[in-house]
Amino acid sequence: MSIPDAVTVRAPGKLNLSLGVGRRRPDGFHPLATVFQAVSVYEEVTATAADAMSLTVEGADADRVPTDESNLAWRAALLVAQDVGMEPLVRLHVRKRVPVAGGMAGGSADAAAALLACDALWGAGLSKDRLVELAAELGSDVPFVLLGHTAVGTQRGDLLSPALCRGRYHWALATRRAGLSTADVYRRFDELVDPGTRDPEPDRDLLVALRAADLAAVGRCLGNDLQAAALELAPELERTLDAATRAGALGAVVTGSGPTVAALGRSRRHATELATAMRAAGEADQTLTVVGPVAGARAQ
Ligand SMILES: C[C@@](CO)(OP(=O)(O)O)[C@H](O)COP(=O)(O)OP(=O)(O)OC[C@H]1O[C@@H](n2ccc(N)nc2=O)[C@H](O)[C@@H]1O
Ligand SMILES: Nc1ncnc2c1ncn2[C@@H]1O[C@H](COP(=O)(O)OP(=O)(O)O)[C@@H](O)[C@H]1O
Repeated sequence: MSIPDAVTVRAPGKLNLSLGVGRRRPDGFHPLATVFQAVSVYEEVTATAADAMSLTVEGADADRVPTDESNLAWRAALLVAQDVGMEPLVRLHVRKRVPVAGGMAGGSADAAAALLACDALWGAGLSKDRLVELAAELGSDVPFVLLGHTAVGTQRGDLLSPALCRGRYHWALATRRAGLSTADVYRRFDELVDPGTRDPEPDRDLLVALRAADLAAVGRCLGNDLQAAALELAPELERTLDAATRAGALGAVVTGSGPTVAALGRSRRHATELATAMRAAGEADQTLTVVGPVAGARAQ
């Protein structure tokens, strides 16, 4: 099999349709029960054979993304190189479309894409299971963006089981340029909420609604235990959520640690109307419409 000079991999952003959060563990992480859905806004990473390691970033928010070894894509390349005993001789180029620090796992998507791209570039042939293990080392959300579609995440969010999901879900997203730090939102959650000692459980009603393609029930089940903390840190998000509700959204929720707000439409057209209504509320820097579920990280 010939080894390519360059490989491009695309990986999707995600929404948390429900996010149950338990009490902080001694290792600093929180036990989760979340339903993830991958949606049609993508990061793209190109890995090219080179004499040394380097990374460039392109896109509207590129200035807010590190280009050194703290970049998750860079860390992913190092991890693959270490795993297969090679020098990390690769030039990475990241095309960003997912909002930075938006609760949509853009950095995780870059990591997942870089894992696959370097594996292919170096002809490493890592197994799917090994790639998932490396993904979990890079971050809690990375295994999901590798897998894509709709899935239940437990433990740190990294233990996944695919969820049966019928139907297409049209979402309007309202994004804010000023992101929220995931660690800050979890910290605020600890101060605000006493989740009790039992680990959270996946929302069964939501899983039934997804199986039945019951859009209205899915909308009613949207929820996020981090939302109160995110709203404390960014109170203006309430106006975006209200605007979506007034415009007839089947449901509206802050995704992950925010600040992106996701509103579920009855149709593609309705999602476009929801986006317009959320933009008119004046707090969002950008709105877009996406569809889910979509596949996980894939070579182009
Ligand atoms: C909140 C969620 C929901 O899907 O998504 P985002 O808003 O980041 O997209 C995730 O739990 C974020 O996952 P991810 O962004 O990969 O987090 P990591 O890099 O693993 O961890 C960053 C920090 O988040 C906190 N963290 C993360 C996961 C978890 N189960 N409990 C935590 O407390 C920890 O403070 C950790 O130091
Ligand atoms: N490849 C990357 N893309 C985006 N952010 C990155 C990347 N690598 C590291 N980061 C850092 O991670 C932080 C949050 O990442 P991101 O995945 O965009 O958001 P979220 O965790 O809210 O889903 C950013 O503020 C950035 O400093």
